[in-house]
Amino acid sequence: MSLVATAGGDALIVARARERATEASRVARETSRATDAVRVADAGVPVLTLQGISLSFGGVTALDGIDLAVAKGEIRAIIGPNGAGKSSLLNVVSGLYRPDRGVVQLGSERFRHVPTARLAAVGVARTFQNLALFKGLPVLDNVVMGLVHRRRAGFVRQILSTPQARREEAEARAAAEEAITFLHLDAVKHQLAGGLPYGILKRVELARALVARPQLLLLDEPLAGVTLAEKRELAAHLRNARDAYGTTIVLIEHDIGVVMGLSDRIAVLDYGRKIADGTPDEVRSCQAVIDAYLGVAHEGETELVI
Ligand SMILES: Nc1ncnc2c1ncn2[C@@H]1O[C@H](COP(=O)(O)OP(=O)(O)OP(=O)(O)O)[C@@H](O)[C@H]1O
Repeated sequence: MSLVATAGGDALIVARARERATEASRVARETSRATDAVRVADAGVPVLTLQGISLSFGGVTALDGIDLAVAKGEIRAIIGPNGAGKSSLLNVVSGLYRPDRGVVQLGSERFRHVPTARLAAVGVARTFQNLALFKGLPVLDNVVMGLVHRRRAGFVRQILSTPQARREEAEARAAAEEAITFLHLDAVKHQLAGGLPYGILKRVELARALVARPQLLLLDEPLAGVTLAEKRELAAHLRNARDAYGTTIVLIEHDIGVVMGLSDRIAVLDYGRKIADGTPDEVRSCQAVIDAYLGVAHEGETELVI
């Protein structure tokens, strides 16, 4: 069976997503005061659509005609051997790279080049492979940083502490506290990020990405460098975020064992092309995927027999 995405396949994704979107919307409505931040997308429109995305660096083809449709509330992993194009794809979606060809559609907005400055405004948050936290700031302040783009009171008003600035500050702190509690970080919220173990920092980064309740969360190796127990814990937090807030998640991950358990669907890249796109079971038994991974499996992933 070919797992390469087809129009019919994408229709199936959307149909499944409709059910999930309805459920996610219901949960989101009941879940929190921040419900207003959960944008209930038109269930018929995927949260993210890529059409014919191609990107080259000199003579190297990083991405070659990638199509992808990610439905609301879906957890979609992007996997593939080293150099397959995973980070390039995430960088195109978040606007760090401009594709040579193709269109990125976020909700109903179509872009040739996603404007990074408007990323938060179009409901997208992302994390990076290497933590991008302020080590000299407490956890709470780091999480508040995830809402910087929302602040309307300018620098001067913040310095003068006008009523608007104070109100925004209080709202940001309340939202950050909520994200911190959601990710079980209350015990460390006043500690400096610099002194905390890596596994906890991964959770802090996730809290900062989630605090604005993005519609689409892009995660670059969210489980890398942590213990197996922490991976399971982080994976559970990701699932909870999806269930509670209806957040759609696209993640790059090398640990295929965790990916298989966490993702609704998995897209597989190899040499810049999408060679498979299906459920974990479909991908696991796809010959093209097995071939792509043969001989290039990452160390420590021996349990991940595809
Ligand atoms: N900024 C860049 N300049 C030049 N070449 C690049 C750049 N970014 C990516 N590439 C090349 O594009 C190809 C895809 O790289 P990319 O980092 O997207 O793959 P990847 O699947 O994320 O790999 P890894 O799993 O090792 O992180 C590689 O051949 C890489 O060398």
